[in-house]
Amino acid sequence: KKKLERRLPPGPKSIPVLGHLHLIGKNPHQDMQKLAEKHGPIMYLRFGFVRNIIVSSPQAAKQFLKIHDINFASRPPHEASKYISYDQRNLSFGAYGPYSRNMRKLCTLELLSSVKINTFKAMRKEEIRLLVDNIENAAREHVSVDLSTMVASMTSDASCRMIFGKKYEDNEIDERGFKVVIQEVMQLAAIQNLGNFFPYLSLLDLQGLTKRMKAVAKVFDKFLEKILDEHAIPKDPGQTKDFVDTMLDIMKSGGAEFEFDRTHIKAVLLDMLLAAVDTAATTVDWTMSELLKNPQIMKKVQNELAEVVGIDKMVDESDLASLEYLDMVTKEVFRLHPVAPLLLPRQSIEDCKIDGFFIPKKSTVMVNVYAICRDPKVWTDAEKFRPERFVGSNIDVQGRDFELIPFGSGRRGCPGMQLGIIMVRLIVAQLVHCFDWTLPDGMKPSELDMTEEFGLVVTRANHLKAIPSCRLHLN
Ligand code: HEM
Repeated sequence: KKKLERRLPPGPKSIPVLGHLHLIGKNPHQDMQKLAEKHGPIMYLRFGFVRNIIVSSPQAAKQFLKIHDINFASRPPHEASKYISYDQRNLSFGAYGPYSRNMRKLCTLELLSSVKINTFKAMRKEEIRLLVDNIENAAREHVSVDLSTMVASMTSDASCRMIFGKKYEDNEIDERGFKVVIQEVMQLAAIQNLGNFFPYLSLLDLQGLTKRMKAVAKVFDKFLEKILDEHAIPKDPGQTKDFVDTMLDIMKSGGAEFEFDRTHIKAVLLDMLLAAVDTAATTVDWTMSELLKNPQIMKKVQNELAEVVGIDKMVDESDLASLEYLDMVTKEVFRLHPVAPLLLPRQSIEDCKIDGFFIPKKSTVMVNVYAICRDPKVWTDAEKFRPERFVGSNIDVQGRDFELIPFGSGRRGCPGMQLGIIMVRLIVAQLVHCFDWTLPDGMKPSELDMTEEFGLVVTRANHLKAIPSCRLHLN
């Protein structure tokens, strides 16, 4: 009877030591999707010493993220966050407790609220204008542009201005350059680090990752200290306060009601930067890829823009609310290309029972959003890009409809969702309204490669290149 009560969810046969690690390759979300088709929506996989529960249906996701939300509100230990994010003092990998609760409340209210996001409206407009100007130059010369790089550069500049108050030139962090160092952090955070599965191995550093993490942590700490020092001089009352100003104000006022010093500020700043830079850019990249692959849908978006905005001016952020078809296109991209296909891992706080299965305390829970969003039992023509499926549907990405949760849900759902959605919709609207797009070298839409590369976010394996031509009749 006791054995039955402690019945783990089903899973494939494991091997000694590794458990199921050998079954997971370069694209874990796709490997887990295939395994779940065989073993069910609540599946057990062991990676070294770590017990993992893989969740692959909307009903099961609701159990973990809503009904038993508080028990799965923690995050597992994470080597990269330990070294780079000040012993997991960051928000995204912080264990659940008074610190993470308070820090999240502070970030939601002070940094990511609608009011705060609105204060950066003019800045977003400027940065998008620069992007459009650069593309216009290429359009005049009829040459192709590397859209992946250009959009990533724009979102990185906009994020830096919002968080730190200014853009950083490539040589300002160290000789490798700002973007290369950020990519190094993203890579270190995503790599299959054996130390995460065999804690004693982290001391031996067989993969050489600890050495790299310590080195990059040092570079970032120096950079963040410099930024905090630069913000020591108070701003004029009329000037927009960036995230650093806001956090320093809270630290100085002592109004945080929890331990909040320079280290906590640095951990959260780094978190915001990593969370903001690649997520929106990658979603824009996938949207433009799908639109280039489906020219009739691109045309429909352009027609809506011409009608709502007019062909004689650029899109304004206030137009977004009236762009219904664009909204459906964005939802469809979030469905087929969730940038965090396994969300961020959760950890169970106590032993628990779900659907008759025993979920032990300290299990890592991964919700396979990718599998849910491509499940033919949940979506008709699941693999097809068809924004029209949302006509007359109430399904949204806010975290209430468990068949579509690209931002997660519940206590640890994404607090930057509103900002992320604005950025994605605004950039796509502007790119599609200002330009017509064709693929280079006579490539047919059906030939566009859509291979994914797994990392902290799932990007295109190859950069997206396309030829712009100007569309607008600006006065
Ligand atoms: C298209 C844009 C974005 C997508 C798709 C996205 C997606 C996600 C996902 C899937 C999670 C994990 C949720 C979970 O475990 O349930 C997350 C967490 C998080 N996101 Fe985002 N995100 C985006 C933009 C942003 C932006 C712009 C910011 C802030 C500037 C941000 C800040 C965060 C933070 C701080 C967390 C950790 C929350 C916690 O652990 O409590 N995200 N995001």
